[in-house]
Order: sequence, then C-alpha cells, then structure tokens
Amino acid sequence: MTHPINLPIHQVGNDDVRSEEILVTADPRYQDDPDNGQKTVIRAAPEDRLLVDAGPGTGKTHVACHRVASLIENGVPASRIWIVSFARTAVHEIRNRLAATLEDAGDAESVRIATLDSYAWSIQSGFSAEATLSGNYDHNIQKTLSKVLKDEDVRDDLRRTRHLIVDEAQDIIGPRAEFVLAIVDVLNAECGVTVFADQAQAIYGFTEDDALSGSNGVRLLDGLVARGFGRAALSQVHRTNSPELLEIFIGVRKKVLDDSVSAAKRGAQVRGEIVRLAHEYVGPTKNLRLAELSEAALVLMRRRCDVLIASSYNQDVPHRLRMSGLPPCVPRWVGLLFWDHIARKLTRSEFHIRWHERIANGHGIPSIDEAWTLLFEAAGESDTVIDLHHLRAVLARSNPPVPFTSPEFGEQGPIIGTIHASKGREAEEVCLYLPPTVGEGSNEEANEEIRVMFVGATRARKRLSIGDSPGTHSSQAEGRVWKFVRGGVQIEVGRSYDIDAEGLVGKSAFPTQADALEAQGVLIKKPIQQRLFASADKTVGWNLALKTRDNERVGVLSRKLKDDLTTIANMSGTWPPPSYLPFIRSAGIRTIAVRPDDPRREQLHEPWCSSGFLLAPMLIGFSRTKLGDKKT
Ligand SMILES: Nc1ncnc2c1ncn2[C@@H]1O[C@H](COP(=O)(O)OP(=O)(O)OP(=O)(O)O)[C@@H](O)[C@H]1O
Repeated sequence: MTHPINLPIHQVGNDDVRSEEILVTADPRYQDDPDNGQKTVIRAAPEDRLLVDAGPGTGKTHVACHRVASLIENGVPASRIWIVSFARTAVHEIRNRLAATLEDAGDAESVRIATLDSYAWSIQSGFSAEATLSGNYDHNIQKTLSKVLKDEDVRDDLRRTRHLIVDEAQDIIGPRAEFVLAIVDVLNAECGVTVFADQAQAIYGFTEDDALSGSNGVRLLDGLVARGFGRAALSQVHRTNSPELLEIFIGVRKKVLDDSVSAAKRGAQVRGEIVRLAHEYVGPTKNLRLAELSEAALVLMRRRCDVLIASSYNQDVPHRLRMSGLPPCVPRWVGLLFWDHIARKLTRSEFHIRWHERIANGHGIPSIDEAWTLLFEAAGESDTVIDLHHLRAVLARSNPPVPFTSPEFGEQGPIIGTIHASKGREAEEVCLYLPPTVGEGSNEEANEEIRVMFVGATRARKRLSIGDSPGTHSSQAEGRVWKFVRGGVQIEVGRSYDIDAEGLVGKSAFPTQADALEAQGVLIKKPIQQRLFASADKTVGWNLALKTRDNERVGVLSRKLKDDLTTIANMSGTWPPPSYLPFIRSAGIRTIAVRPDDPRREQLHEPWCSSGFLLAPMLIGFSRTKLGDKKT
C-alpha cells in the first residue's frame, strides 16, 4: 500500500522569527578571560576540595568548564572527572560549553556529565545485573545510597574518580544530600571536589505550585562545611552591565541572605528594593501586552496558574510557555520526515531526498547535516543507516534526549514561564510579576518565597520590569490547575497526556484513514491557531472532540482529561462535569513517536500504525466554561 504525500509540507520553516532568548551556548564572550575570583577556582590544585559561593550571573558554568580544562592540563584523565548538575537542560548546556572550551574533542566526550539522578542510576546499574529503575527517583537515590555505603565494588570504583564537580549544590537536600556526602566520604584523598552554590537561589520546593516540599533534614552545604571544605567566591557579575541590575544581583542578595532580619520584614524589604531598582513598573497581569515585547523577552510568574492567566489574556499573540506539566516538544521536522516511512531502516540518501522534498530552512530547523547527526547519535546503525524503530523508542520516552526537544512550548513569540522552570537561564529583557506580599507563612515558606523572587529578578541581562500578579486562588485536580470564575470555572488544557496518538490518528477518533489524513493536514497547514474548542461527542464515546473554529475535527482529547473534568466536578460539588472547553490554542506542532512495541499502535490508522510518527498540536488553554448544577 502506498501513501501519497499530499500534506502541505513546505511551511516548516519560518524565517520571520528573529532572535529569541539569549542562549548562552553561542555567546562569543566565552573567549573572555576569567576574572580573578574565577581564576582562583579554575587554577586550584586538582585535589583541592572547594565550596564556591557564587551569586547569580557570576559564571558558574563558565568556571566549571575552565576548571575541567585546567584539571586535564594538570594530568587528570578526562574520563575520571564527573560533573553533576541538577537539571537535564543544565547538563546539556555544560556538555555544549565544554566542547567549546576543551581543545581535544575526545576529552570533551570523555568527561562524565550527569544529573544527580542519572549519576545515581549509573552507579547502581554499573554494578548490578538486576538493577531496575523503579521510576521513582527518590527510591533510586535511596537504593544507590545504600550501595555507596556498603558495596565494596561500588566503593572501589568511586575511588577511581579524580575530580567531582557539583553545580547548584544549594538545592541538594534530604536523601540526595546524604548520597553526595556518602560519595565525598568514599573518595580518595587525592580526588578533588569543586562545589558551586548560591544560598540566595536555593529553591527546595520542586514545583511551581508547592509552597515547599520539605527542606527538613540534611543539607549538602552544611555537610561540606562540616567536612572542612575550603571556601572560595565568585563575586564579579558578568550577566549584566546595568547599574540597577548589579545592585539587585549584589546588594539585594546580601539582604536576601541576612537572617538577622525576620523573614516577614526581609520579604517586604527585598520586594521593595526589586521594585525600586527595576527599570519599569508595568502594572497588573491584565495590562501585559505581549505584542509589544520582543522575542527576547521572558515574562516570569510565580505559579503555573499565573502563567495560564497571562497566556489567556494574550491568546491572540503568538508566544511560548515554559513550565512543568507540558509534553516534550520533539520538533515537527521529525514527524514531517517520517510519518509515512514504513520501512524500519532509513539510508542517508533516502533521508536526503525526504529532507529536500519536505523541509524548508527556517527558525528552529537544523541544517540537513545537523539533522542527520542528531538522528545518527540517537539511532544510527551504521554511518549511512538509521534504525527508525530505535529512534521511535528513544523519542517516545517521557524525557526524550535534550538535543531533540525544545525547552519551550510553542514555536514563536516571547516566553511566559514560571520562575522555577527558568532557574539557571537568562534573557535580555525580563518582566517579573510579583505576588502582592512576600514573606508570609511559616519562616521556611517565607524564606523560600524571598529566594524565588530573587531568582526571578536575576534572570535579566539588560532590562527588568516589574508587574503585580494578583495572587489568585486556584486548585489542582491531578496536577491540572483550575479555579472558580464568575459563571463557572477556568480549567487548564494542554497537559502532557491531554492528547495522544490515538486521539490524533486513531481508529476511534477518525472513522477512516482519509479523515485522519485530513486532520493532520489541517495541523500542518495551520500550526498556530486560536480559538480551538473541545466538546463532548457521542461518536467518540462522549470524549471531547477537538475542533477548529471552522468546525474541522483535528483530534479527540484523552480519556484522562475527561476523568480530570469529573474530578473537578466532584471537587466543586457540581454535576455533570463540564462538556465544552472553548478558547484552546495551538502554539505550533510537535512530533509524537510511538514505540514499535506499544500495543496501542494497533489502534492507529495506517501509515501511522507502521511508521510510528505523527504530528500533534501544542495545546495551550485556560478554558473558561460552565459548571453543572450543585449536587444535593
Ligand atoms: N569571565 C567572563 N567573561 C565574560 N563573560 C562571562 C565570564 N564568565 C561568565 N560570563 C557570562 O556571564 C553570564 C552568566 O554566566 P553563567 O550563566 O555561567 O552564570 P551562573 O553563575 O551560572 O548564573 P546563575 O546562578 O544566575 O544561573 C553568561 O552570559 C556568561 O557568558
């Protein structure tokens, strides 16, 4: 059976999209010399154990990379150096920067860079044939900790490490802190350790919505001080030249850290100082005019609910979101290339033909050679053949490899994001919305809020504006944000499981292959769309069919979303659950990959059942809808 390629595929690129948020990787200033504080850390003896106090924008990543270069120059083998960082994106960033810093590409490859959780996993799986990743990161850390404490093979191997670098150490608490301390205790005396931390940026609550997920127990920094680590500091700020921002980065930081003042008073002081030093005051969220901001702007909110509100006020302006709970954004070029490729193998020449037929240059589109390298690194079978089954398995993971995903959700426009999701990032222009009061609640909560506010204010390189976020009360159903509004509720749409392959090209969602093809064609023709809506539809078992304003069905939302609506009805004491969700948008299209062994594959129409690649809208919405009657 052949499948004609009749989808409009020439619109992949968009050359109109200009520069976006500064991604530090490409910053030419890396050639710049380190400042004196940086030099002290970079050139310290390989066996030194240093705790480096480093405020925002003082170049921790820069120094970590140059420290590695200096260690290698001093004879430390690259493969015996570990760099452990917090987030997957940070790991990716370090890997890129290291490749640019080290002269020998082989060295850059050999240095072992991992998140704390994958570091733990590599220790565990390296020594146990039966090691299984339980899926629960905390459990995995606990299991590895007991190995580090008791298993002599594991301990011997750790003793081969010659230098350990730990970034963002201020956030490492509880079992993760015990784990790192246990490793430090095992290392040989000649193994050095360099730890970067900024207590003023510690955020222990993992999510944007938690007040605090418990910072009780062991803190890594306390443990390192108790073990006699030497102290160093990076104090020169490189992120900005703005006198006002420098005052925030340095002066306000001192206030954040001054625990001689009560948290309540300090919260008000720090908030007041940030407002005073900001370049502009922009009023409440409803005055936010995204259309007037550049692509380089980053709008920061405290909670996901605030992001959804700001996004819905600006639904007619293309923008991107950055927060937790969204699906991974595998770029559309992958789906466009492979949605109808049924064979398991793809040769380089077939790839070239497809690429030239289907992909136009443009923003976010790699060059043909870069694309091949990415595919090859993920699923190369030989220099000239890619195994697409392997590629599907890799891209179907809940966390596909970082080079294959965009950290933002959406294809163009300024970013609206949570402060949590923007840790370690920077942007030319930041617009930070502050809650009305900072410093309330328990002492620990108040301190956390002060630090979160400080992290937000220090993301700007050139310009900081401050606005007021309303501090609206919202609830969550299975992580989905919802809140009461006049006449009903507002409900988050677009969470990672809201639309899946079955809802997009499945036999239950579309009676025929032609219908599914048409729906995919609509998405590709108009990747960015306003005013989509979803309504319960008898033909799809009363699940919610997703339609364009012209009433074309582009998919069916998941059963899980329908279940969440039932939960919201129960939580609000009403019945029946909402059956109509208006004001949903598509911020672009992304690729969904289906594992070759996924049994749900059988429910898909051809060619997707065989190819395992399809396209999905990037859904965003804080849909305002009616509730049913009060339950009696
Ligand atoms: N010696 C240097 N000369 C010039 N620019 C530098 C130097 N060191 C760092 N930078 C630049 O300063 C900026 C901040 O560096 P980096 O992102 O590494 O800071 P950081 O300490 O990790 O910040 P944060 O804690 O806020 O995430 C980057 O844009 C980087 O390019």
